[in-house]
Amino acid sequence: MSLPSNLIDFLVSQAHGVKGLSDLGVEAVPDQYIQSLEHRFDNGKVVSHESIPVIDLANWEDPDVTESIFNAAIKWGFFQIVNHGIPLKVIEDLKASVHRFFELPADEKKHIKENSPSDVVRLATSFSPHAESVLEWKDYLHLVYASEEKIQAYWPAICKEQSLEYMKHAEVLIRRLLNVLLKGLNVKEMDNEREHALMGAMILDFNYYPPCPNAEAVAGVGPHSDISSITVLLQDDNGGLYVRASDGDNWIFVPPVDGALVINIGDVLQIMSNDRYKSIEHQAVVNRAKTRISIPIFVNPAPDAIIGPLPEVLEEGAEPKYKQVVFSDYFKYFFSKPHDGKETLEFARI
Ligand SMILES: O=C(O)CCC(=O)C(=O)O
Ligand SMILES: [Fe+2]
Repeated sequence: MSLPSNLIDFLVSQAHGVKGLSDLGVEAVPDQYIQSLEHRFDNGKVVSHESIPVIDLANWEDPDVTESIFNAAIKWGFFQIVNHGIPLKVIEDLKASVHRFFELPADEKKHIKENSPSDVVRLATSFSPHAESVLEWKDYLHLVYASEEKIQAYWPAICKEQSLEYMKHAEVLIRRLLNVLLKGLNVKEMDNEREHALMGAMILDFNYYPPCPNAEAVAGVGPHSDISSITVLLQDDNGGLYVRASDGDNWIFVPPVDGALVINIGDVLQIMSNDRYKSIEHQAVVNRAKTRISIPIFVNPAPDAIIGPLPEVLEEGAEPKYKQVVFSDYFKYFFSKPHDGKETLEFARI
């Protein structure tokens, strides 16, 4: 099998994505995917003496549970949760629908791509292909948790019901988690304004990483921090997610735990907490043999929300480390450049 002569046309216009490339069964991927040696993931940098905590949420009200969440947000910026209240069947149905979606013939995906308003549904490949010099080995579907009317009109039928069911459960969990995290910042409760700034917009992403013949030389998702307030990530049992270790140099593997969700603090909550909570760098690697999927919910501020350190965290006389920024400006900045570690935060730093 040979590679398509016009790669971007094949990937984007014809909506084959990397799934289409992978299906060609080529022995080597196009050069555009090959990372320079210094940017490649180095297995020698994976440490096993650290791991992110797994927190059991069966007893939400238990002060020990709350304490573990605060500590995880401060120390790790990442934790897994079990007994989170989302039924296993809802999770399994969602994962199956992600596979079904990407297994649709390219012309059906093309039809969806061309007939969906981009503020509701966006099918894409890599991260920001126009801004990247090296492409990422990933296709994704971006589903905005918009009004019921828009969801009904535009979310693809093949995954609509499963996605909506998952989001309805996840929304309850997200509100609870944010309320706990706010308590750790001396905020009594999430009023309407805070809700607008923390969870005013939510996006459900389906990440699809097909098998890659050059798995060691490509990136699934390069090192980055999320710009969300928090991200709720469901990963399958293949594994591929690595989080920056506390030494700032090595990486920690996030092992798939059956039925668990991975929670991470995003830039918005690092900014609002004036660096008390950490938005930690992470990346996803791909593998040779299997398709891996992951399903993040990016819990974002509403586009017009103004983000800055909360008055409650500055009460004790702390100097603000960030200025006030409009979230839509931050969002645009993030997508205007390739994945680049934690550099995005600099946009808001004083
Ligand atoms: O695939 C993963 O495990 C992580 C994906 C991720 O970090 C992202 O989509 O922001
Ligand atoms: Fe991420």
